[in-house]
Amino acid sequence: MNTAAADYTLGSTSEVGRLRAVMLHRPGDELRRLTPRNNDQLLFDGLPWVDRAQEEHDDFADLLRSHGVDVYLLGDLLTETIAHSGAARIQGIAAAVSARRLGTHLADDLAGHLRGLAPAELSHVLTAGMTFDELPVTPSAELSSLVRRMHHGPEFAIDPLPNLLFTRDSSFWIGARFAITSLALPARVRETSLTDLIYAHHPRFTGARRAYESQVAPVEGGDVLLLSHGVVAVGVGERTTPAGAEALARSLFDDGLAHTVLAVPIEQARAFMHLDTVCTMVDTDAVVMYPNIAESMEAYTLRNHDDTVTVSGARPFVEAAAEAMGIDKLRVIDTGLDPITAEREQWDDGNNTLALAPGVVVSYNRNVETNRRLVDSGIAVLEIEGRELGSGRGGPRCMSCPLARDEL
Ligand SMILES: NC(=[NH2+])NCCC[C@H](N)C(=O)O
Repeated sequence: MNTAAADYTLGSTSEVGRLRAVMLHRPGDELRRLTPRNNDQLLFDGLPWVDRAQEEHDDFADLLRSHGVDVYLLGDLLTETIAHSGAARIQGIAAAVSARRLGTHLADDLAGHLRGLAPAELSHVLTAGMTFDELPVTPSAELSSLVRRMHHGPEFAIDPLPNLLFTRDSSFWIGARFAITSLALPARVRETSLTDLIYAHHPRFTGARRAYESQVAPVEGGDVLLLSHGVVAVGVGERTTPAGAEALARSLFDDGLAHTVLAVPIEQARAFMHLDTVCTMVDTDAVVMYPNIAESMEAYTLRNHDDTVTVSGARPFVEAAAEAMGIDKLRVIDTGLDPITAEREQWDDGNNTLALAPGVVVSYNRNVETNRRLVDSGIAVLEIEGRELGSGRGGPRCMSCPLARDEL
């Protein structure tokens, strides 16, 4: 845990203000659960070499630290939260142990066992999951649980959460508040039970208030871009639904956290699962965008006037964004790539940059062409290795949840 008193306050009003604190998740044993039989369902396109992924992630974290960013690791926060709060322990267990899967008999047994674990052990189970083989050996349960008898040993009694790595999606900050999202796909739904615990019970977040409390419909953080003070873009596609975008917009309006929300339709396809896979901000007035869609990207504009919400029809995203942000033009860094190179680099998260400050971004080094064009446009690019990290389809932005950025 970072113990020194921080000289910044939690919260964020932009994508590019100087980054002061971030939450990452160092990938752990949950990645070792991936097999060729479950990787599709668990939203990985291959099986990462876990030790290497951890090294790459450590380098990412070190790069951020070397730029003055406080790095909080989700696994540590979770362990500290469980150590600190009995209620957190109970809540985390309740979200992980499913009577629907295990039956009440085995579920009660398992919950009882988990209540007795040390904080780090419980944190491990909540992230890496548990197989039937790993269930505690109690002779009575062996004899009396049909569920136990009929399940195969390597099946999951508690599912692992390999996509915790992508901390962007399970929570985000807007203004001085945090929002727990509502993840769309079964493989990720339980992630928010962990971010919820951390923000509710970890002493670092005491007093922090929530945004989007209702969580009525799917909204994922990778779809949410803080374009400028009061202006938010929300991708609508495979993950965030129209209902999610509207619910989020109305809630941000009610809380005075935004005055304009741009709902941006994106293709419902694996390669474009979030808005930040095709577009991220690299400067106060500039984005890097997947060139194959730059022309066609549109937005519906939701505005709040005196507590009345209006929705206006789709128009080019770049125009709608500039108008809402009150600038002449939103610069789209022209990567000028041919469609095939552009498609390859989009797949490898070339457009998924994390800004450390206006004009300074972190990017995967494999996106040679996109990075070169960014540099040519005056953007400083700090490169990291993502050979193994990238197999889950997420780049530096996906793998980070900014907890604090300086105001612009
Ligand atoms: N913000 C993002 N683009 N996150 C990437 C998430 C990747 C993850 N495997 C998923 O499919 O959900």
